[in-house]
Amino acid sequence: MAEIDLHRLFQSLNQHHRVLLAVSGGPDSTALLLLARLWREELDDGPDLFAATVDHGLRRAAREEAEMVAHLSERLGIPHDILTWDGEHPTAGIQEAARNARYALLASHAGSIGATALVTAHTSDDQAETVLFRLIRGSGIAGLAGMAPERQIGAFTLLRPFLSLPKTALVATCEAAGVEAIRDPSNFDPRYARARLRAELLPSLAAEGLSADGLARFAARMRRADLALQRVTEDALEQICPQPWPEGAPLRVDRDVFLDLPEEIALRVLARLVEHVGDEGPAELGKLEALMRWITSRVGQSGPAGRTLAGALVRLERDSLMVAPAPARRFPLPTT
Ligand SMILES: Nc1ncnc2c1ncn2[C@@H]1O[C@H](COP(=O)(O)OP(=O)(O)OP(=O)(O)O)[C@@H](O)[C@H]1O
Repeated sequence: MAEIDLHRLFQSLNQHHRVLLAVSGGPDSTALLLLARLWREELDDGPDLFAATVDHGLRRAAREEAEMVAHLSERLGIPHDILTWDGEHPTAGIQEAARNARYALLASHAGSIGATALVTAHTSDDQAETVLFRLIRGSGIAGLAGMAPERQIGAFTLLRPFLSLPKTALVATCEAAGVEAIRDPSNFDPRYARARLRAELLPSLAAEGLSADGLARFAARMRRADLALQRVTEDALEQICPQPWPEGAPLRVDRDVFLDLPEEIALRVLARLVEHVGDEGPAELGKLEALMRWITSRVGQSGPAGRTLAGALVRLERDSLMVAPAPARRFPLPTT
């Protein structure tokens, strides 16, 4: 515990007057509770700490575990609440549904207690799993950057101060404090892809020399590259299609300038235009790449051909690349 520099670790929390710690009762977030309290104790002035545990209603023991966190928080003098997920529990994709519900409950609770930051205890091991998971799913640079240490979500900031710390350091923190953390059996259930990664793939990679720590460092490098690429993309957009962009109207960029952009930047520019004009959120990277190949194949050809993606119609015109709202379906479904 002595090697952890608490001031450096928690400096991002200091920008806030009230922060909400997300504590499942597992070793990582129990250590978050212990270390944040230790850090706060040493400050004359710092944020007020609050904690919350979500009971997803998925395991019998969950309520009791949440109450154990409540007792520990009380001992530490940190106000704690148990938040219950009583919405519909789907049978497929339960882990993702539970995660979405958890963040929604925590965000709404943060709002109700006036906290502007939500703090989770994701570690470098979680980061390694996330990166591998995304690599398998075919992510690009932005996805391979893993979880951000700090992210703005609407009115509050999501902070992950432990992203460079290994789980072992946090387990050791709990042990040194004599606090027993909860072991969630779903973390070891081979029905879940993450559990299989943790149990099989990560140890095999470590045996070949790619440790979880190495993967987390890789994610940090990808984040650096992604931030640089984001900046270049913003500059390119500013140059070829200055904002504000009209709503519901076509956007046009100079065709030759667009085609002359480095491919990664052209893809990002295209992604932004499609997302703004379309109504289906961000387009998948693989589909954007296919659209880009189609655009370059259209150079030198004439005719009004266009392609649609994520609710946007894309057309290469004589002087411009046009991105417009996709025409409504020709045969709309009856509304009654
Ligand atoms: N039920 C929960 N209630 C509150 N916060 C949670 C809950 N589950 C997860 N979190 C937050 O999200 C982080 C990452 O979740 P994850 O599922 O990876 O961890 P965990 O297995 O619950 O165990 P740990 O507490 O050791 O991280 C946790 O560290 C914690 O900050």
